[in-house]
Amino acid sequence: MNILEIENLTVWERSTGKVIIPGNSFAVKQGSCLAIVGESGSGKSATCRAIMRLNKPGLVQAGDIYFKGENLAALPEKEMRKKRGKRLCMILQHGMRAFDPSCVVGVHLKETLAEHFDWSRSDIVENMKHAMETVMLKHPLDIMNSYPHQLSGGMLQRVMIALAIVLEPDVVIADEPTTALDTVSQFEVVEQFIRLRERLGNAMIFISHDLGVVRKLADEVLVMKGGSIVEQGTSEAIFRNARHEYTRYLVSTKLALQQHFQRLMGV
Ligand SMILES: Nc1ncnc2c1ncn2[C@@H]1O[C@H](COP(=O)(O)OP(=O)(O)OP(=O)(O)O)[C@@H](O)[C@H]1O
Repeated sequence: MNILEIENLTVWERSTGKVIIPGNSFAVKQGSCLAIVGESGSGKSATCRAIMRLNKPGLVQAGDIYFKGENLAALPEKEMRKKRGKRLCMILQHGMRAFDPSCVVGVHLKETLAEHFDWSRSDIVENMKHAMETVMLKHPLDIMNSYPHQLSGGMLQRVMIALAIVLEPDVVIADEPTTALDTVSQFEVVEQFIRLRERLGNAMIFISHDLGVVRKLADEVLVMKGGSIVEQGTSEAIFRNARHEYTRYLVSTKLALQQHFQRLMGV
């Protein structure tokens, strides 16, 4: 069963009419992870933001976005706001941008949770504390009392994953959540995404340039180029037996980089 069905999604620039996404259709199965890959500027983020209806005002979108059969594209903004966070949760590339730099992290967490749950302040703190411990964040209360700039990128991403654990969304959309991190933090954050899926059994859309991460996480892969979908299939099929030349190019470039890295490391 599909939890998300995107039909004929079109995104264009308001001022020039330039088409960025030319009427794409795809689906995400309940409980599965769909990775979106493709070169920079291929429309991966615009697609995900369109699902959340969070593209900048300079971009216009059309098409249908069925979430559990309900068309998100037709909802008033007030209703859509209730879906964001609780039903569909987006984790961004730069953890820093998700938080208000002028407030301690706990303020954002409390505001987000108060929007979706009828919890007391202490319930919120207790639930967040427990979730933060789950993602291996030590001293959660200190973290909640820190400003975003006082925390590392990896810590902020783990705070976002902890928030997702508490919100229990049906779909997590992660837009290159590991790109801005160092290798060790990337590894830790990917591990936490794997655990998040095991824990919630939810669906995920995962955008990444790192095909190693994609191979580890994704059940299905969608390949984009110039706004269009050039290929989609199971992770196994894409990595072992890609049909499209562009997909083969992406996979072989990744393999070449991996071999180069292994040679450098003397593996
Ligand atoms: N607010 C905007 N106004 C105008 N054009 C935009 C806007 N946002 C994105 N675009 C354009 O849409 C196209 C797709 O951008 P998008 O950010 O979705 O690509 P991407 O595949 O996510 O790239 P990256 O991997 O670098 O994040 C690009 O040509 C980009 O310049």
